[in-house]
Amino acid sequence: MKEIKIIEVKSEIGAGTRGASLGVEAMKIASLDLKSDFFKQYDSIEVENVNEMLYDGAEHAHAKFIDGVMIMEERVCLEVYEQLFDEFFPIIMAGDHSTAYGTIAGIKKTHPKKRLGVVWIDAHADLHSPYTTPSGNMHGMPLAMACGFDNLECKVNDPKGETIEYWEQLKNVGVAGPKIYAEDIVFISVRDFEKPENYLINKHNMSFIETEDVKKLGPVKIAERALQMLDHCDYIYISFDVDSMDSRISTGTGTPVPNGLTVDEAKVLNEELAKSPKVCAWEIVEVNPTLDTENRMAEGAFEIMEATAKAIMARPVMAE
Ligand SMILES: NC(=[NH2+])NCCC[C@H](N)C(=O)O
Ligand SMILES: [Mn+2]
Repeated sequence: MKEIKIIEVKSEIGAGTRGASLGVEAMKIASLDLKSDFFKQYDSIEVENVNEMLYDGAEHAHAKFIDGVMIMEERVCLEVYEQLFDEFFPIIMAGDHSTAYGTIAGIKKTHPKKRLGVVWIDAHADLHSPYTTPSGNMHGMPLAMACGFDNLECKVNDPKGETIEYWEQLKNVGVAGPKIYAEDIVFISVRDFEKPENYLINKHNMSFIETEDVKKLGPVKIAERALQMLDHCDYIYISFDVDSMDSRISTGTGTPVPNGLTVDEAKVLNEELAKSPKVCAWEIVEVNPTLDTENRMAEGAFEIMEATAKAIMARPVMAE
């Protein structure tokens, strides 16, 4: 059994809508309302954020607050690295999804020679670069950073030199160059992407599991299938964006999309995935209580996190 360490990352500069930095606290309130001792059970540590940059307005049109995102990726990378080094299992509670790249970089820094697989449970593919982003929001870019994709073939923007300098630096956080292969990503419930992302998905023949498949086969079978797809990987990271859940449920998130998972499907899916001893870190992102009613999103998210943590604690230790 490995001890869990909670890493709190209350950063929201990568999102276009304000409020995702409050998601962590909203989930703590949910734990109290649901009478859980989760936050007493596990220690947590907070990564300092740079949200005050928001007061200055965005300078980089095609990569908003990329200078701040750079700082956050470095910080998250180091914290994840340290916790893994100390043999903890990190559960990362983050704000916007951009910092998931810091987590990936931290895992890669810990195991530079190992092959890292990613299960990306999300409504979005988050594969944009400053050259292709429709919004300039950096929470749409973490997987492009991790794969080292510029996607110039689909270039629609002309980012300025300083933006490109930061983008180049970003790709080298933790260890130099790409952290993962596109073929080592399994997308689950991704259903809202732009053309440039589609291009990459087809070019690299990336793995997809649709919401419909989850409903048809059930989350247990789907988890099994996803793990099988990553059988050749040494470690697996799970990134759970709450907008993977249906927009009727995910009322408290910045970019809701219809045709998503239910809380129950997401819960069982994450639990089953987390049972694999290869899974070395789990992350939950994009809870935004300012958009919500009666903290429903955070309550659903908390339930999923608690069930996943239980599954992690119950599993046998992986032989190194
Ligand atoms: N992690 C997220 N919620 N990402 C949403 C990204 C939405 C859109 N593809 C964009 O780049 O602006
Ligand atoms: Mn996302």
